[in-house]
Amino acid sequence: MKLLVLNCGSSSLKYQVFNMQDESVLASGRVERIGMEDAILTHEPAGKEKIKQVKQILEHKTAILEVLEVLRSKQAGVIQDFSEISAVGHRIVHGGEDFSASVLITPEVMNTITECIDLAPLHNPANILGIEAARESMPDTPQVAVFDTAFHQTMPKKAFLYPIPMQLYKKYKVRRYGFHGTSHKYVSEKALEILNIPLESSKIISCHIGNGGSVTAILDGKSLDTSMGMTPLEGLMMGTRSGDIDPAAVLYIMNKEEYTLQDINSMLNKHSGLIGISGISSDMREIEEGLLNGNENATLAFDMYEYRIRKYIGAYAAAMNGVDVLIFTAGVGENSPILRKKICENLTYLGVELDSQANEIFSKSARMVSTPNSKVKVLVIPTNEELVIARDTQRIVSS
Ligand SMILES: Nc1ncnc2c1ncn2[C@@H]1O[C@H](COP(=O)(O)OP(=O)(O)O)[C@@H](O)[C@H]1O
Ligand SMILES: CC(=O)OP(=O)(O)O
Ligand SMILES: [Mg+2]
Repeated sequence: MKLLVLNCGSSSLKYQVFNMQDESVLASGRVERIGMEDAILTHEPAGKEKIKQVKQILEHKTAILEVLEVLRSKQAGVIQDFSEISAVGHRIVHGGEDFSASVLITPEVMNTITECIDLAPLHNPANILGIEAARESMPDTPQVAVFDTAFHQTMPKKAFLYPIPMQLYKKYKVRRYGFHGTSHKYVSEKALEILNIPLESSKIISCHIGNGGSVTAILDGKSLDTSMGMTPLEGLMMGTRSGDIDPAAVLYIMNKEEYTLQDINSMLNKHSGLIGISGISSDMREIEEGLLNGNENATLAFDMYEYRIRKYIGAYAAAMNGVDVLIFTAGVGENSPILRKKICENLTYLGVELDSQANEIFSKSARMVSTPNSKVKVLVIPTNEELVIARDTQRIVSS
């Protein structure tokens, strides 16, 4: 069975084609920097040469069409016809309170995903475009939705409710949902496997740091708390998102600048975070370059970004009365030794001891970056949201 998985992130589209007989990857790739003049499409077909194209890709729809094209292309394609694809698995960022597991996409499921657009304005529209594009090219192929929010449905009320009048939760489901669940689940299970720790007695803090970022406290294998909230805006400072901010500051700014709801939404989601503070870029690679060159704004952006991650780690150690395992994953978490170093050197009070040499090694494999004596084991685990999505998709279409 060949499966196509589409993972539309806020700034990227990742995809993989799997042969589920042995879970081998026939092709994988990504379109990065969607929305910029110099977006990058990287396509890696198994046994063929890797392709890299830099071109203007302003929206997710264009990105998806480019991917569907390259999958069937002469030199780099891995299928001749879409009929070879048995099912398509989609990452869906917001599923509200309705989904604690993956589902086959039906018109009702589409309605719920559409209703959740307000709650994930950078993501659900891209996810819907992915479903529509796949449906246009493969009208008879089953499609499955795998939700970022599902893993966090185990959060207790004390973690998922906001301290506002209760009727707002009852009336509108205003609550914290959490995101990147597929990734937090995958890397936490992988960590337990590597360390040979039983699921039932483990305290893990998982840091998914990509363009969007979230930290999750995982107690005995279940999400206890996570930094993102009702929308993927709460929590950490991100590439373009503010993360935590006093709600009164938002009201104040709206009043002073005469902002509409759309203006303020756009300001907080698209023009804040690394780009808002540095004025340089939302891409951590460019922030790090600025940091190394002594650029003041880039240095400030980096320091704030790191500090806010570290504060969440401290909070979640408190929430679980300790931590055994600290995981770094996603674009920045996997590829930024300097960020991991800055975070870990201020966590010695918890018993974190980073192995500075191991930390500098770049690798696509999961690895330990703490010293043998470190009380808290620190791991870098490349996430694989696509594999989790493929497994769920296979399970659902086979049943
Ligand atoms: N070598 C690297 N060093 C530092 N940051 C990197 C590196 N490679 C990628 N990144 C960061 O990873 C981010 C993308 O992470 P990713 O998890 O793919 O994001 P998303 O899924 O939210 O689009 C980029 O914005 C970039 O800042
Ligand atoms: C939920 C979210 O922020 O996703 P991403 O990191 O892929 O943008
Ligand atoms: Mg992502």
